[in-house]
Amino acid sequence: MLVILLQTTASVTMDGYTVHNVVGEGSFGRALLVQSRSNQETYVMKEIRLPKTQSKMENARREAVLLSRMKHPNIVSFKASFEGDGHLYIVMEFCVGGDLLQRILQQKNKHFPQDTVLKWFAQMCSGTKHIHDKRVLHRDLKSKNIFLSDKGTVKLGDFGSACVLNSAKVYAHTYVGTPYYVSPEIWDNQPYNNKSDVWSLGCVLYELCTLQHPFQAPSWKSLIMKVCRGSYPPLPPHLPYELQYLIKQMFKTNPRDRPSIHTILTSHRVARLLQSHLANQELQEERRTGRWRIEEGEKVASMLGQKTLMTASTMEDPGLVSREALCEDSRRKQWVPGPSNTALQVLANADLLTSGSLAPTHPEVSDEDPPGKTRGRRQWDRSPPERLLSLLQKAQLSTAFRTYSIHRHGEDPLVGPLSPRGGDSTDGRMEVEEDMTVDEDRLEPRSDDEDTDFEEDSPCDWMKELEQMSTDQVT
Ligand SMILES: Nc1ncnc2c1ncn2[C@@H]1O[C@H](COP(=O)(O)OP(=O)(O)OP(=O)(O)O)[C@@H](O)[C@H]1O
Repeated sequence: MLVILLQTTASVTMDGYTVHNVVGEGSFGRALLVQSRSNQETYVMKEIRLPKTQSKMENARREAVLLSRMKHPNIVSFKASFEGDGHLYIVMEFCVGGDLLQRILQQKNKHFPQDTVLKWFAQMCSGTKHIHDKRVLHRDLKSKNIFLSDKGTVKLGDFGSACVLNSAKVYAHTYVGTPYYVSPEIWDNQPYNNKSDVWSLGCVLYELCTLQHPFQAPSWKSLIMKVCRGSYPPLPPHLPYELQYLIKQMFKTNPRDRPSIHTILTSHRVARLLQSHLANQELQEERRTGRWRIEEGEKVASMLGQKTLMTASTMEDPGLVSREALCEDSRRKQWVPGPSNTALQVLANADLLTSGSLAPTHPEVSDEDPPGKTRGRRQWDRSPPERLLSLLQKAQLSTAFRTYSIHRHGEDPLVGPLSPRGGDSTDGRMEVEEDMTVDEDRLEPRSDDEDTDFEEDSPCDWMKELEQMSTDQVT
C-alpha cells in the first residue's frame, strides 16, 4: 500500500522510498529522484497520472509490466511499481548520465569520437534485440528515451509507448511535437513492425554522428516527403564506410529492405565493429537470449493484446513455431514486393518535389554486388496514388496536424531540439534540397524480408481523418 508521509524535513516518503527531488517532468507525470530506505540505493521513480478509463489505465500499467520483464544490461532496470492516490509509480534504475539528447546538446558542435558512437550504438542494438526477441516493439526509440549510466553504458528506457503509439496520428498527437523518428511505413498507414524501430534507431545513430536530426523540414508536407524518400543531409566524410553504409541501410524506405537488429548485430558489414564494442558479458547475454521460445513470445503478446505475430528468422528450435505456420495467418497485411510508397508517390505527384524521377528504370550496380555486376532494378509501383494526392490538394497538413499536436510552451512542433532555427510551417514552402542526399540506390529494394518478422496492424487511418477534416472545413 502506498504511504505518503510529509516529514518534518519536508522530504516525502513513498512506499519505502524517500523522495529527494524532481528529475524532470514529462507529459504523463514526473520523474522523481528517490532513495530506497531498505538498501539506500538511489532510483528514479516515475509518477504517472492514471487515466480514468479502464483501457487507458491498462495502457499506463503496461510500461511497468513491460519494464519488469526486460532484464538486460542495456535496458533501464525495473525495481518496483505500486499505485496510489490516482497515480502509478514505477521505480527504476537511476541513469546518472541523463538522456542521450541532453548529451548530444552538451556537445555543442563537437562531434563524438567514432568509438563512442559505435559503442553506444552497439549497446542500443543489443537492448533493442532483447525486446524484439520478446516480441515487443518499443515504438518510441529516440535520443530522449535512451539513457546513460554512470559507467557510460547506454540503457533503453521509457516503455510507456510500447503498444500505445500505433499510428502517425498518435505520434503527431504526442507531446513530442515533431515526429522526427516516424518511419515511412507509418506515414503510409502500414503496420508498425520491428523495422520501424530500426528506422528510429537509424535516426538516433544519425544524431550521434552529426548532432542533427536526419529528417527535419519547415512544413509537414516537406517532412513527410523527406522521410518517404529517405532523403537526409549527407554524413560527415570522416565517418567509416561501414557506418555510412549502415545508416543508408537503416533508412531504406521499405521496411523489408531495412536490416533487422539481428542482421545488424550478426551479419551486417558493421557487425564486427559493433561486436568489438560490446562487452564480453553482453555478448554472452546475446548468445543466451538470442533465441526466444514461443511461449514467452505469446505471453508477452497476449499481455499486449497483439493479434499478429510472425516468427523470428533465427528460429531453429523445434519448440518454436514455424514461419510458414504463422504466415498462414490471413489477417496479416503483407508488404507488396516493391517499396511501400503510397505516401511518397502521392506527395511526388502533388508536385512538391524539385528533383527528378523517383522511378529509375536503368539497371545499376548495387553496393551489395561484386564490381562489374549489374542487375535490373525493381520498379516503383506507379499506380495513381489518388487518395493522398487528393487529400493534399484539399487539406492543409499544417492546419490538420496543429489540431493533433499538443504544443509545449508554444513550441513550434516542426522545430526540434536538434533543429537549426528559422523554419516556417507553411505547407507550400519546400526548402532547397541541394544538400540533401537523394541516393536512388537507397530507394531500391534489397530484401531482408525474412527479418521483417513481426508487426502490428495500424488501427488508425490518419489520411481518412484528414480527409474528414478537409470535408468539414469545406462545409
Ligand atoms: N531512469 C532514469 N534515469 C535518469 N533520468 C531519467 C530516468 N527516467 C527519466 N529520466 C529523466 O527524467 C525526465 C522526465 O522523464 P519522463 O520520462 O517522465 O518524461 P519525458 O521523457 O521528458 O517526457 P514524456 O514522458 O512525455 O516522454 C527526463 O529529463 C528524463 O531524462
